[in-house]
Amino acid sequence: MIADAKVVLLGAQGAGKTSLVVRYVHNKFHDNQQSTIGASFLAKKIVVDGVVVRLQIWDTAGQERFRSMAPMYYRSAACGILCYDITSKSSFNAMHSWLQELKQNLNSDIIIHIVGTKLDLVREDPSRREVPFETCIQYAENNLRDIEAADNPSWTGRDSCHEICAKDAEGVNEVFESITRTIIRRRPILKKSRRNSVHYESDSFSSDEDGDALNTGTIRSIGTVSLQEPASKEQSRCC
Ligand SMILES: Nc1nc2c(ncn2[C@@H]2O[C@H](COP(=O)(O)OP(=O)(O)OP(=O)(O)O)[C@@H](O)[C@H]2O)c(=O)[nH]1
Repeated sequence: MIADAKVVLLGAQGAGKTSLVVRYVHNKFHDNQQSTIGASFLAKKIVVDGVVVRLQIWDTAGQERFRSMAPMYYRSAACGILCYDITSKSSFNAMHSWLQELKQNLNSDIIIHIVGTKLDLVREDPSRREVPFETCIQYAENNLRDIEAADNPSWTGRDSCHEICAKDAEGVNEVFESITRTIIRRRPILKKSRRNSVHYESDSFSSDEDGDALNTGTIRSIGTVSLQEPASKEQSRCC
């Protein structure tokens, strides 16, 4: 049995959501990643502790004009990934309204992780950092404890915070591995489908070596998702 779990990425325009997902699913990075229109959908199978989970990853647009569409994408999500750019305090501040919205509209068992992006920029020039990691952890302590510690008393804010670099892939797999572990912990039935062999991660089922998406969803109109082969090798996008 393969369990499906819906994961949605939310955050300010340019925070690095698409780059994170494209690095994870296709193992690629684009210096001039185009801004997402509406949302895009990618999927990837992951095996954690012998349990197979197919992550259905919804990458939403950060542009304000698409904000009203967001509920369509986060509905029934098992996990929300809130992204901010560690060189942009405003992108960190922008996360709060997304968090409030998720808490108001989704079940209390929603898993929320916070991902600071573009670690390479700070490595090159530490003065560019506008959000200390400790600030993120404190934010998580203050705002996620109610949902994250409910079934895990040893939870600390650090457990839900990540800093990554999509450009060189640092920390990217760990984000999805960590999320999947929590999904499995919260859905004990998944453990019954445990495989004998243990893999860190399976191959993507949505992409082959050349990045040709096989099971990548393209939203052709609002509310309609089709599983189809896209025309180009680029990531499918909403239109
Ligand atoms: N140096 C560096 N640039 C990055 C990194 N991640 C993303 N970027 C760049 O930041 C810009 C925005 O990245 P996107 O992934 O499109 O951001 P987004 O949050 O999906 O943006 P919207 O689709 O507009 O919401 C692009 O030019 C990326 O190349 C990173 O790890 N390092």
